[in-house]
Amino acid sequence: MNLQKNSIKLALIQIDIEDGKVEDNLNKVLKEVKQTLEKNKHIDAVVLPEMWNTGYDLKNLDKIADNMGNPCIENLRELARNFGVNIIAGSIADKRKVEGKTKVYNSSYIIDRRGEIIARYDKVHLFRLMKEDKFLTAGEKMATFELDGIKCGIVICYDLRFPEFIRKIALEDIKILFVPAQWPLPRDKHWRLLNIVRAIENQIYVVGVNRAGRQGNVIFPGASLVVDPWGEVEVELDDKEAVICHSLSLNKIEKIRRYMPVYDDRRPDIY
Ligand SMILES: O=C(O)CCC(=O)C(=O)O
Repeated sequence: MNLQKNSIKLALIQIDIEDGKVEDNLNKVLKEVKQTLEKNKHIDAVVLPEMWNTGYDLKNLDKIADNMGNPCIENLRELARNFGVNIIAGSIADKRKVEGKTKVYNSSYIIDRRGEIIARYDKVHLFRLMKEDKFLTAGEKMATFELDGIKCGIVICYDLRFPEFIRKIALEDIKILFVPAQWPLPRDKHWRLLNIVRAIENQIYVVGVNRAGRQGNVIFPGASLVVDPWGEVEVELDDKEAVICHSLSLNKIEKIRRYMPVYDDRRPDIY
C-alpha cells in the first residue's frame, strides 16, 4: 500500500533581511511564520529564503553566525513543535568547529513536525561573485530528506546553476526540490528560467524562495515561485515582501513521467 500523500501545502515566506541584524531578522522570521500558521490552516511546511539570519554581512560572520543552529534553528524547532509543522529553514550562516578550527557554512536545516532536525545541507557551490568563498566553507555533500513521506531535495541559490548536481539529487527519486535564495537583480531572468528548466528536465516540483528588498545598491527582486514538473509556474510573487500558501499536486509527477519517460530514456552508458 502506498501511504505517500498526494498533495502538500506549502507556505513560501518572502521577506527582506537586514544585513548583520540577527536578532531583528530572527524576530521577524518567527513573527511571519507564526502569523502565517495562525491565518492559514493545514500548512504542511513553511519555506524560508537564504542566509536570513545574517544577510551578507560576510566580514562579521565569525561573530554573528549561529553556533550549530543556536539560536535561530533552536527557536524554529520550538515553533515547529508548537504548531506541528515542517520547516524548510531556508539557510543560515552557521558555525561549527571542524578539526579544531571554527568554520562558517551557509546551511539549510530541515525540521519536522516534532521539532526534530531531519537533515542539514551546507551550500556546495559558493558564489565567488559575492565573495562567499572568502568567508564561508563549502559543503561536501548533497542532501535529501522526507517530508511526511515525500522525498525532497534542497539546493541553495547559486547551486541552481549546476544541472549535473541537481540531476544527481533528482536521481534519488525526489518529488520536490527546494531552492532558498538571495538572488539579486539584474539576473532575475536567470532565476525564473533556471527554476523552470530544473523542473522540466527533472520532472519534479521546484519551489524557489527568494529575498525581497534591497541592501545598498543590491536589489532583490523576490519572484518566489512554485514550478510544476511540466514547467508551468503555478504561483509566483512580485518584488514585495509577501507569503504565498499553495498546494502541490504530486500526482502530476507520475502523469508526466508516464507520458514522457525521460528517466527511462536516459543513456548513462554514453554520458
Ligand atoms: O547565481 C546567481 O546569479 C546568484 C547567486 C547568488 O546570489 C548566491 O548564490 O547567493
